[in-house]
Amino acid sequence: MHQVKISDDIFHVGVNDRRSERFENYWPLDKGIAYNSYLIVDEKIALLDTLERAFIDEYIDNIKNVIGDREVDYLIINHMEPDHSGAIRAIVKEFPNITFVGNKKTFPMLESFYKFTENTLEIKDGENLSLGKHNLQFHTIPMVHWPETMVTYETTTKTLFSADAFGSFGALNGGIFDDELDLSYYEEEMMRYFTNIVGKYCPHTQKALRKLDGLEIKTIAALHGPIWRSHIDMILEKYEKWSTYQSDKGVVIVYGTMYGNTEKMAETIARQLAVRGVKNVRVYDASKTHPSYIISDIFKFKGFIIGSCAYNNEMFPTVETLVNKIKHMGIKKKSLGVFGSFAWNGGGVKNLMKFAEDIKWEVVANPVEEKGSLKEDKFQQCVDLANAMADQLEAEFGA
Ligand SMILES: Cc1cc2nc3c(=O)[nH]c(=O)nc-3n(C[C@H](O)[C@H](O)[C@H](O)COP(=O)(O)O)c2cc1C
Repeated sequence: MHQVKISDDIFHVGVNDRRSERFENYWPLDKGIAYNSYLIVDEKIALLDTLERAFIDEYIDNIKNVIGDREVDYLIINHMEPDHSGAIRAIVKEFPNITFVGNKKTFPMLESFYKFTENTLEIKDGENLSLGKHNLQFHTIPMVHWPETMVTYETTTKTLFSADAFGSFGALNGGIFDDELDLSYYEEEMMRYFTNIVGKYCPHTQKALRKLDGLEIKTIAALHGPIWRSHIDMILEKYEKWSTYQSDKGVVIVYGTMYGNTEKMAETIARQLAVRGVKNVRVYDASKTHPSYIISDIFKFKGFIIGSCAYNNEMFPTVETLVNKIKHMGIKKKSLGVFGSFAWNGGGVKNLMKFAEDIKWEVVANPVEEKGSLKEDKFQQCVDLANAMADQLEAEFGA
C-alpha cells in the first residue's frame, strides 16, 4: 500500500471506518467516516494527530510505509478527542522518544486520558516549530470543538491542519482530495458533521474563522472527510454561512405522535405551505428520524414547525429529546410554529411553548392545539399557521 502524498513531504496516513454505526456512539454514520492523520517527513518527522484506537495496526503500518525505520520525533496534538488521540499509547510504544506538542490545555487532558506527563513541548498561540525545511505555526481555536483545539499551519506548503474544523462524515472512497470526489455525495455529510458536532460552537467558529482570515491557505487537511485544495473558498463560505445561522427558504416540520392525530395536523400544515409555493418542506416523525438529520435541516431552513401530542403532562419523549438538543445547541435566527393534540389537560403544546420562550425564536402565529382528532376549526388554524409561516418566508426571501 502507498500512502497518498498531499503536498511536499506531507503524507496522509489515515484510515476509513465503514463499520461503526455511530460517531460518538450517538450520531449515525450511514456513509462511514474517515479518521485522517498526517505525517511530515523532514529532518525531524512530525505526526499530526492520531486516530481511533480500533485501527492501530493499520495505522502503524501506514506510518511505516512512509518512514521505514526512522523515528517519529513529534506528535502534534491538535485535538484530544479520543477519535484522534486513541492511538497515542500505541504510538508511544512504537516511538518511545516522541515529543508531544500541544498548548497549555492539551497536556492536562493528555494526562487525564492516557497518564502521560513527560516529553511535552508546550507551544503558545502563534508560535512556530521548525522541522528543517518545513515550519509549523500553531493557532488555538478553542471550542472548535474542544477547549484545547488548535490548528497547525505549515508555512512552506501553506497547508492548514484544521483539526475538526472543515471536517465531514463519510468514508473516503478512493479519492481523498475534494477534486477527486463527487462533492454532492458529501454535501449532506459535511453539513451534518458541522451542525451535529461543531454547531453548538458557532460563535467560537466565527472567532476561529476571523483568526484564520490572514493565512494564505492552499490545502486544508481536516481530521475527517475530504482534503480541500480546489474548493477552499467554497468550504470557507459554507462555514461562514452555517456559523452565522444563515438559512434558505424552507420549513422543517417535526411531530411526535402515538395515534396519528398530531401527524394529521402536520400534513395539513405541510400541504398549505406547498400551496403557498414553499418548495422546501421537510416533514419528520420524531420517533423515526434521528435528531442528527433534523438538526442539519433546521440549520438549512429558516422555518421550524414542531408538534407534539400530550404525554403524561409532557411533550412526547422523542420531541422532548429533540427540542432539548436544539436548546442546548443554542441555534439562532429561526421562525417557529407550534401545534399538537391532547385529550384532557394537555402537556405537549404547553411545554413546546416553554421551549419557544427559552429559545427566543420568532413565533409566527398562535399555537394550534386540538382535542383529539383534527376538526374543521383547528384545521383552519393549521392552514393559518402555515400561511403565517409562508408570509414570513416571503417577506424575507421573496415569493
Ligand atoms: C400514555 C398516554 C399519555 C397521555 N397523556 C396525556 C396527558 O397528560 N394530557 C392529555 O391531555 N392527554 C394525554 N393523552 C392523550 C393524547 O395526548 C391524545 O389522545 C392525543 O390526541 C394523542 O395524539 P396522537 O394521535 O397524535 O398521538 C395521553 C395518551 C396516552 C396514550
